[in-house]
Amino acid sequence: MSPTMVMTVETRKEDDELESQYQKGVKHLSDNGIEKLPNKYILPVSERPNLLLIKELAYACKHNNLKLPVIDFAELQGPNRSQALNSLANACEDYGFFQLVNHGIHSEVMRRMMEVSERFFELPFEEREKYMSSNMYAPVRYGTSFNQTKDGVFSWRDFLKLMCHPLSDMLPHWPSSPLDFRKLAITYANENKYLFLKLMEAIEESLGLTTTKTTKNKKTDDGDGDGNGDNILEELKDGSQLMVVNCYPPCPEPHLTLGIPPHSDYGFLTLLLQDEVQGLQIQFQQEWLTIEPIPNSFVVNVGDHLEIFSNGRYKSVLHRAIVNPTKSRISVASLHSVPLKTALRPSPKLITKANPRRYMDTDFATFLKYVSSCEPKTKNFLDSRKLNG
Ligand SMILES: O=C(O)CCC(=O)C(=O)O
Ligand SMILES: [Fe+2]
Repeated sequence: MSPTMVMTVETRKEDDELESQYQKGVKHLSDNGIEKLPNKYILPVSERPNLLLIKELAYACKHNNLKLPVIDFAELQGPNRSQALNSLANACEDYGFFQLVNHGIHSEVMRRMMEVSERFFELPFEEREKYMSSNMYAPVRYGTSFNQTKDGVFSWRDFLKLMCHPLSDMLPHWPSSPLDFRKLAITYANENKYLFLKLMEAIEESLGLTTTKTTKNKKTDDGDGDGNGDNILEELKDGSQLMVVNCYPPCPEPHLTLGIPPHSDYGFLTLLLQDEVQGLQIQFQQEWLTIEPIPNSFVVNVGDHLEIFSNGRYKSVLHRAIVNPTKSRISVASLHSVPLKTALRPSPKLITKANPRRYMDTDFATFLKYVSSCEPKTKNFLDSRKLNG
């Protein structure tokens, strides 16, 4: 063999070894004390977060933080409901995001979910690896980056995705370690679903699709006599629920990469639980703004399906996560929607002459086909559903 050929074979062997390390995820790299960001994670300059120096991270966080609208769930359930509904509508139209406080989920349920998630990622790699799968329909899926079979540049994130519906079918596949994982995650998932449904009642009302009779405090059809109220709440009760536990270990060069690239979420609403470490950024007026975590709150965002259902009135907004040189960060995103096979379309009541139908029908299978055929760096999927004119 000529010296160049030996070199090529050697280099290829090294490349393969490195690639297999990257497939194991960033927790694995971080646990092994990596000091320099491998090329695999370095984004082109135009896609990097604008944090040239680590010091600027602190500066950017301090000065660019966005105060998202805060929605008080207790207000939504009380005599000030109509005012709270207005704030909810404004938040979904202007930001596509809000922070939810006084939501009724006990702080212990949230704390335990975060804590058991941390313990899951502390397990030896061999234990976590058991749940690795590239099947998008798998009840449990452990992995790294955004789409690890497709991404050219990897993201600095590992994840555990848990399908939650129907729970009794999914549960036997969920991690059996840590021993209390299932118990804590079920409680959290059930309470999250209940809260989501309550929020969707409010969202429907804020869109003018239903009204509340304040005397009886009972939700009704909108009373226009057509008997054609949207049945979306019934669909959502039996709908899909995906819990994504994200782990962003400390990253040696956070200004060169991202924890999760810009994307929009596919469901109706995402309820995001996060620890006290900042990381989430949302796109607002062409800028990336960091969201300051409020203890015991949820960050809630409008997903693609709600944008479609509302015929474009509520916005599914691009967001991303930046990473940190010293702190590990955990977040748990709960994405809720209709059953996977159900087709989604704009609510007929929100299609008018002045605001004609803006999106074609879609379903989960179409979404999966789309994401597995491209690198979903932008909100292309939603754009692909838009009708012209
Ligand atoms: O970790 C975060 O703050 C964002 C997570 C997220 O956007 C997602 O899981 O879809
Ligand atoms: Fe997201």
